[in-house]
Amino acid sequence: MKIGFIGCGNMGSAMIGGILKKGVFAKDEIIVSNLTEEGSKRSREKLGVVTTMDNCEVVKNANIVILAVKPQFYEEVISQIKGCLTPDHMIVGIAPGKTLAWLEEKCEQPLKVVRLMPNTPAQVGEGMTGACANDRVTKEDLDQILAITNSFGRTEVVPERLMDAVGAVSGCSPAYVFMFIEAMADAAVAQGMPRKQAYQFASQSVLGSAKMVLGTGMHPGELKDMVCSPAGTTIEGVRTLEKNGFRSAVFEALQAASDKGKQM
Ligand SMILES: NC(=O)C1=CN([C@@H]2O[C@H](COP(=O)(O)OP(=O)(O)OC[C@H]3O[C@@H](n4cnc5c(N)ncnc54)[C@H](O)[C@@H]3O)[C@@H](O)[C@H]2O)C=CC1
Ligand SMILES: O=C(O)[C@@H]1CCC=N1
Repeated sequence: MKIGFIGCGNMGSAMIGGILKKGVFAKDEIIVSNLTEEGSKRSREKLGVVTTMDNCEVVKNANIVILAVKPQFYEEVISQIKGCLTPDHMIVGIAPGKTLAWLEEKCEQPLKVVRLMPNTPAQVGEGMTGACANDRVTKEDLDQILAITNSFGRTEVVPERLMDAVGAVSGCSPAYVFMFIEAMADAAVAQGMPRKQAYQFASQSVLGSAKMVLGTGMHPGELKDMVCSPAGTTIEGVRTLEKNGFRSAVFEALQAASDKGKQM
């Protein structure tokens, strides 16, 4: 086994899906732990990986150990595994607020520590991950981590001080985008469009718009201007969004998410 996941819920299984699809690791090189036998059964059936209910087993069988539990369980999990860790292990935190220094301190030994902030679009191979690492992580180690994160989307290595910003702009933002899609679809349904069709129109428009930003390198404002015909329909919507504080609402939401990360 080469890579281990402690916890295999939404994020763990999304990451493993990408890893398997791109063949970065084979099924028998991935070990995951779950709290319950039911969870283990789900991981085996859905992903085909090796499972255990003993978190130390994960550490003993993998040199890269991803802590894929909710932040409030980090301390408990680290206290269970710290006795099994060796200097060869790479510990990977994916929770907001759990800094490199905090992870190293809780593990009570000098270790290779990586912080990742992935997002759920990893499930469909379109994830965005921010990454940073401590000084013990070599270029080779980091390349190995990037091969993993790139298997389920894009990755940017950032200074650790940006990890709360990353958490907001890509870790949390899918939730806000889903709310935006839902709201647009609701409006189309209100005008008589069937619900399923409304989701397709709204989602494909978000997907295409995102691809235009990434693919053209053009400023989002310029792309917006291309849609707004003089005296047309779009600019009326722009006026209404501005009147209702759309940009400010988004700005404040990301600021709140980032601030929360700093407190955790
Ligand atoms: N869901 C998301 O969009 C993102 C989540 N994250 C981070 O990923 C981590 C995991 O989040 P999710 O996958 O969403 O949570 P989740 O609740 O879906 O999965 C966590 C899993 O860990 C298991 N678990 C809990 N305690 C355990 C223990 N002591 N030993 C072994 N397994 C245990 C749970 O049964 C569950 O299956 C969190 O730290 C979260 O902040 C990071 C970026 C995005
Ligand atoms: O809500 C959370 O705290 C996690 C981290 C980023 C996305 N979900």
